[in-house]
Amino acid sequence: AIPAQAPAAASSPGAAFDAKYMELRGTGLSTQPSPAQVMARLDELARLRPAGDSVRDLRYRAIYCDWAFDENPGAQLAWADDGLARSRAAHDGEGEANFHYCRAAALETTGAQDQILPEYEAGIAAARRIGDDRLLADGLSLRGGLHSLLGDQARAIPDLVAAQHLYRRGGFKADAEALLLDIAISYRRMGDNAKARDYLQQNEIYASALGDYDQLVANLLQQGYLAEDEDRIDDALALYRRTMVLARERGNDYDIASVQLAMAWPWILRKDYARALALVDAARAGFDALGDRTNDDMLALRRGQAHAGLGRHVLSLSEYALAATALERSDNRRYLALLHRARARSEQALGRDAQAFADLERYIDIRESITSAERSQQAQMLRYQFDNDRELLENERVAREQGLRDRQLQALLQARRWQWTAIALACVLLLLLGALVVRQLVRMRRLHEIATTDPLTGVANRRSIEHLGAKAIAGARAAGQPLCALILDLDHFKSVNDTHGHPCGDKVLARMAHACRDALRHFDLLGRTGGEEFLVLLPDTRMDQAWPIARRLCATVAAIDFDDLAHGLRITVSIGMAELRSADASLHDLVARADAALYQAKGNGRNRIEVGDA
Ligand SMILES: Nc1nc2c(ncn2[C@@H]2O[C@H](COP(=O)(O)OP(=O)(O)OP(=O)(O)O)[C@@H](O)[C@H]2O)c(=O)[nH]1
Repeated sequence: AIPAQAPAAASSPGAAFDAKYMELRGTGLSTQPSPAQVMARLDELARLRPAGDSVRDLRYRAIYCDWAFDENPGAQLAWADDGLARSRAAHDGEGEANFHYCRAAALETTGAQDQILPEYEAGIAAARRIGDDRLLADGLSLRGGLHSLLGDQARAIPDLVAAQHLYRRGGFKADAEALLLDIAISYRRMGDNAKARDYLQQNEIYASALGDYDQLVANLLQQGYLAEDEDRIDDALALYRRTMVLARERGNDYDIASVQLAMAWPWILRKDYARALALVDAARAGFDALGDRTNDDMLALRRGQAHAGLGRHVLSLSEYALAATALERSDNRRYLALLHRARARSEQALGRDAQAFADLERYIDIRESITSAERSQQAQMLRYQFDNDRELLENERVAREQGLRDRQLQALLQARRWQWTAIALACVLLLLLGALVVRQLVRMRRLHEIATTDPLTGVANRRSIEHLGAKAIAGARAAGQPLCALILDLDHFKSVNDTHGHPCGDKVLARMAHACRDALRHFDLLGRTGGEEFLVLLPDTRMDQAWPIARRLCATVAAIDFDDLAHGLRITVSIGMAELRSADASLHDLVARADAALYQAKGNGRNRIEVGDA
């Protein structure tokens, strides 16, 4: 199907057609100055049809149906029937609606009034079926126009207003604005002059801005009729003069004749009957030249009124007789009423009182029926407006409530977003804090390790082993358990340094400390107390139990392989042992005895164990 709006770029083969179609459906044809130019635009559209595109062909055929058969309703009807059959075969609702509307236009020209409404109804139904607002608006505006013409303004105005609303909503400004004129005419026909004036003024602004000649001429004539209805004779004349200038500029003979005819009435009201008669005669000549008979009734009525003004009542009556036949046929009751009143005056002037009386009676009857029809239509309209206003109020209320709900929801969502942001920030903060705490703990542990560990060997340093030793002694005392202390000292370590270098000595120390730690039990304590001197504390251990441990340590050290550092390098240790005594005041006393034993071991030849008992 054709998109509602013309595509921006002519990207697909149909895009150029669509753009042109939308243009012509808008004001593209109504603003063409001549039928030949209308046909030229239609030819352009025909050339843009993509080959084999049956839907776009139907669009072209529909617009052609509306515009190409000005003088030939028979051919138009046949064309519309053909289009309708094609649309049905293609299940194309848009085509169906279009061709129903076109059929109605043809029937209007042939004067088959009673068949028009069903065509509009069928078109409207098709448009509703496919949910096409613009087509629906087309149908409603056409049906509204017909109701208006038939005098049923209470039906006409809701249709026209609904159509205008749909056009506006769909962005079809030209169609919406053009409807202002139809709505104004409906209000004028219903006798609501204030509304009619309002709509006419709005439409005049639009039609002048657009330079839509037909619309502007129709508008100015309507404003003139309205001024007459309201006895604003000067205004009416001024409006007709403006219209005449436009019609002369355009060279539109039909419009010139129409304005001449319109101008006759204000001059009759001003009692310038000769001028009025001259205008009517000029108008009649104009219509005659065009072969137009549709204005014969009004021409005769105005001629009759002008003659009456000039005192030529017999002539008047013969004109009135002509007018009466035409007006009865067209059932134009407003003018029929005027005719009876005017005729009554001429008959009275000629002394035919009975006929004058009959005409006056008829005048009063028609006026009354017009007034009561206007009143009932206005009442219906008020009802319609009431319903409409109520619906509008209801819609506004719903929209307001919806707006409030939307705003509340937005606020809630915003609050949620803030909540989540706050939670996320708190999490980040907690994570940062956690990381800081962990870093601090690690740092503290490292500092503690640095403070308590000998960096070269990885075992407890002097300060730490002394602290642990004091605690172990306190523990042993509290539990009544034994405890032994061992002092290990590497033999001839100076010569290792001297022979293999200080770095080699460092490695020997480290390897030896590791080996000793591995040889001890998990609750034994080991620390480096000096250069090549280590202190071992054996909790819950008697001297007889300490012996095998000391021997194991000696053996372990002696068994360490240092070949990778220096070929054939072997190390031995001397150990001094002591057991805790109740008389020991502190670790110092215990260590002093072990130290003395070590001294003994060194003195006794090294690589041996001695027990301190002094
Ligand atoms: N490589 C290294 N050598 C150290 C370290 N601390 C002390 N020493 C050395 O250890 C040696 C100790 O020598 P001495 O006290 O004479 O004792 P020794 O040579 O082991 O002889 P005895 O203990 O009598 O068997 C000295 O040469 C110190 O320089 C250390 O951390 N690394």
